[in-house]
Amino acid sequence: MKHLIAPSLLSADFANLQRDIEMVNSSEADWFHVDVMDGVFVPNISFGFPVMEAIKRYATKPLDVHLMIVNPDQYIERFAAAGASVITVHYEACTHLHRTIQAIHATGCKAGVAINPHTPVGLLKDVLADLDLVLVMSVNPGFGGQKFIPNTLNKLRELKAMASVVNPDLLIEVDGGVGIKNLADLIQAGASVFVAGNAIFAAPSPSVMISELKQLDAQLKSS
Ligand SMILES: O=C(CO)[C@H](O)[C@H](O)COP(=O)(O)O
Repeated sequence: MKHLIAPSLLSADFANLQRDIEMVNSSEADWFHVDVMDGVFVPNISFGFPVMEAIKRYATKPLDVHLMIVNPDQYIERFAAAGASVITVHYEACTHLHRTIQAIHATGCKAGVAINPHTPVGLLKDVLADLDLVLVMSVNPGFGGQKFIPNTLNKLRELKAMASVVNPDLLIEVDGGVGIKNLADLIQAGASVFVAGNAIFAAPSPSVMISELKQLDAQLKSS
């Protein structure tokens, strides 16, 4: 399966957002990761539709939109219209998760479900076949620059085993404290989409860091 690098714009310089988007456009990254936070589901507020539309004006790669919001059903069509390619909602924020997944697919977007560090992977069993992506949070959502939670590796292994039976093409995304030091472990545990914020945007050269992540991935695949 192809592995994807998704720089998280949460760690970009918002005063130079166009510059950072163009850096990602011309880098080896695969997707833009776009974190939407409402100050209710998570204790932080990031940005909403106007910023998302501005990102879409310049981005030449797919927008992977992670909704850290309550009542995501209310906004799915608007995020799709604003340019999302992947829409991921939180398991913990959805009362009728199967209906939400159908609503995302009805917009033509790929459908993802994210789980917080305390949420067992097994709770996704009955929707796994319907999903394009599962996002395993490796920090408590809300902020960039946090420390990776090691138990995430067990969760990734368990999810990979479950998916291999019912949905072998499932994209397994990991987000939080991801970087060059744990990439090999994450690949071995079964992850295929790697979200990185600080590891990329706080690096001396973000585009070089993206290349290093891609090169390490290629080396591990061929070894
Ligand atoms: O979803 C997020 C926070 O809720 C971010 O995408 C994530 O934390 C990335 O930041 P970093 O790589 O710096 O940990």
